[in-house]
Amino acid sequence: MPGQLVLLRHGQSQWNLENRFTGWVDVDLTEQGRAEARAAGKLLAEEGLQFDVAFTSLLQRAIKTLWLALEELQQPWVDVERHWRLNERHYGALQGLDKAETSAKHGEEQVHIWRRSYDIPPPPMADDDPEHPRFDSRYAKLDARVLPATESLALTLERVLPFWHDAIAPRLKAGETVLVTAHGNSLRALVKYLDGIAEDVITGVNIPTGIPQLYRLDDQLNVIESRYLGDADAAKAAAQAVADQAKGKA
Ligand SMILES: O=C(O)[C@@H](CO)OP(=O)(O)O
Repeated sequence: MPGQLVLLRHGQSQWNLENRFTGWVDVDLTEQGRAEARAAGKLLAEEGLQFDVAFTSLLQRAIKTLWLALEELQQPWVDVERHWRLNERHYGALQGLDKAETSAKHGEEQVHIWRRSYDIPPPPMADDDPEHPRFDSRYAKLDARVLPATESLALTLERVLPFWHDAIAPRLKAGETVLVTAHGNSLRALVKYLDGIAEDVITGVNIPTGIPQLYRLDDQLNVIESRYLGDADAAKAAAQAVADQAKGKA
């Protein structure tokens, strides 16, 4: 029998709080984000989940969310693998900008295209921008050609999928219980793939911070069912709040 999969977006980050496009910028969790991570751990404990392995990105908001959830679960010894392929979608030249101000400047429709269209990436970051990932030592061992200067959701899925197939799927097929702690858009990419969501429907999907989503899968890793743990209405409201982040300032 295949194992169970939990997807968990990190808790509120400093730039979630400030409503800024984040992408690959390595901002920390806020105090509320840490509380969300602990609350996620509590929900996982209530569900009686015992994890065999956990995967996360190379960004501290996801790594620390995982630590706090595992601590709350009293499973701090679980094997953890960090990988750049689970990083957030690279937001190109938008990284650091205020979402509502960007909507006021470019229009909500354009910002919705940048945030949620399937295959239109935001404008790229300049190659010589000091924030470009090729200047970041954590990616130094990678071929610089794989490092993005911007990404659409389609490009994000393209780089998440090899890690899914090589690292995550085999563990699930072996019957293990797997926790993936990552980001709003790297998880949207994975959810699109797992749930077979159409390109024009994924634009309406938003993932709330710090609420675990539990998947039951069959032998071929087809989804039997998935649900957010805890209060379903709260998860819905939190997803809507994410959708509304780029509403222009009145
Ligand atoms: O800023 C980002 O990197 C993401 C996730 O926080 O934002 P959005 O929901 O606008 O895609």
